[in-house]
Amino acid sequence: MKILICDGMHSKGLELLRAEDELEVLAPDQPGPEEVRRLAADCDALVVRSRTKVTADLMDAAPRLKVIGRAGTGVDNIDVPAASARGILVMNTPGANAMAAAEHTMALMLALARHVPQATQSLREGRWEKKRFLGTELYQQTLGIIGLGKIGSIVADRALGMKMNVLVYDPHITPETAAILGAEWVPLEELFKRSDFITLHTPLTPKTRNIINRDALALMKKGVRIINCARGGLVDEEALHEALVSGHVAGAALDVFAEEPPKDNPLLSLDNVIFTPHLGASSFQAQENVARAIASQIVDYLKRGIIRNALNFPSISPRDYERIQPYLVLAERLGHLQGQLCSPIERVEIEYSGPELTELPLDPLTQSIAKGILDPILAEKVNLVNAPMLLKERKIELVATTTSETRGYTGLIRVTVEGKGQRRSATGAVFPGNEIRLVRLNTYRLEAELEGVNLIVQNEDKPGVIGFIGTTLGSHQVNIANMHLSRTPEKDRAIAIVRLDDEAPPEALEALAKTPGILSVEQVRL
Ligand SMILES: NC(=O)C1=CN([C@@H]2O[C@H](COP(=O)(O)OP(=O)(O)OC[C@H]3O[C@@H](n4cnc5c(N)ncnc54)[C@H](O)[C@@H]3O)[C@@H](O)[C@H]2O)C=CC1
Ligand SMILES: O=C(O)C(=O)COP(=O)(O)O
Repeated sequence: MKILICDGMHSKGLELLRAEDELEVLAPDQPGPEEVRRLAADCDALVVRSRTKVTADLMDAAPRLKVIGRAGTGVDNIDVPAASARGILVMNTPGANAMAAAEHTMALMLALARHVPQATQSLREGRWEKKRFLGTELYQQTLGIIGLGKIGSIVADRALGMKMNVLVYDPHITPETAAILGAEWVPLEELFKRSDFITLHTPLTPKTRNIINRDALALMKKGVRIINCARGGLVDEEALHEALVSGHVAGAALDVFAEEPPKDNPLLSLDNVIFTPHLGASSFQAQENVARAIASQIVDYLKRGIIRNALNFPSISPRDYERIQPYLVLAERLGHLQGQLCSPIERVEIEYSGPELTELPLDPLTQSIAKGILDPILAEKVNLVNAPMLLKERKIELVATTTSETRGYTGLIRVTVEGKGQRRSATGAVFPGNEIRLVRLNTYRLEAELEGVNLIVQNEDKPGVIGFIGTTLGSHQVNIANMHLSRTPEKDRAIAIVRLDDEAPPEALEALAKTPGILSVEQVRL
């Protein structure tokens, strides 16, 4: 497998990747978009920071791509929906650079308050301008934090340490959580009105784009100072420029820009703005952290299928991974069985029961079932990442529920499919030793292996049918590996699940189907 490092990587991360025999690591120096496209053509994984834009077009040029790793936090440079549609996993390293970004925010706030960059420049040019650079203290000033996640929380803590009053706005955080940190949760408008300093710490999403716009600026106190160490697109740069020129905003400290590197950006020529070139995550420690984290996450995924910190797939902790693994296989096989037995499928009902399953994350299992159902139907590549989206596209409704009933099993998955008036259900369990078994098919109780090629034959429960199945298959040179039998409680119908060494030819299936007493013959490959 090949991995392309697009935006450089700390040596500790490279060492981890290079230690893997099966991995070839390509780490060109600052490749341009064309070189990335060319090198990505036969790569299984990409690692990026904020410089490389991972578009749908780039993904199409890399048909083997399985995973995109963001050595950092923000993924706004990656087209995540396009990756999901192509079954490509996108993962980042949450928190691994939070300390660096939070400390950089504090550095920018202090430098802004005391004009450190402008004073440095003035002195360098031979002037001694004490009056010009009269600054403001942070002590007892009000800081408004928008976004109280990993970085925002560290900034709040440091600001409180400097005895600032801290207001926060974050729609996903409760006032109680903010209060535990020592901050006051306020609505966004109130934060704009009351803050002396405002700092941004949200991801860039359609909801947060231009969260600081003309209207927001108009609500702010005259003399407010703004720090943006999150994403350029959070601020309407034109409106900010006007407010800085008019003096309504006293100053701004920007680490990030709508376009990076900024081209002809008029903010760059203002005296009351200070800048850094997207350095928030650029500490030795943060770069080592993100590099180690993304390298081990990618190796875990490519080599062992373990998924951590994915944006388009639920995480499975290493602790849960071993326990969930056989259920993932069971879930996919049940889906696969039903996808072959029922067509077209309009609705899927999944029921999870048993004490073991209630402790495990169920979303990955649901996604495995969706994959199993679609695999035999679709020609395109179906995997755990794109299966839910493909199911929706085909208007197949999916409902998953859990029940506390154990039915004597530690973990049981029932997949019921409906379509064109048919309703069929298949239930599977994991037995000791991670043995996967089909324990119920519609009303039949069984203990069949869910593996390989199987014939599912329903018949009237009369003597001689099973013998006939054996001789018919034998006469077509098809060997039977094993057979599981069951019958309805009324004893009128029976089912045989016949595991074959190879697929039975159509003539054999026809011969069986025509036989009086045989009600249906279906062949499935699991
Ligand atoms: N300048 C740099 O080098 C760096 C920049 N960043 C940026 O900082 C951002 C924050 O990073 P973390 O704190 O690690 O992420 P996080 O996910 O821990 O926190 C983000 C917070 O924003 C909140 N949020 C979401 N929508 C919101 C809205 N509409 N209004 C207010 N709050 C909202 C969330 O509830 C969450 O608490 C990243 O998304 C990234 O864009 C991150 C690292 C380095
Ligand atoms: O992690 C993030 O979100 C960052 O913005 C850091 O960006 P970088 O890796 O320094 O290009």
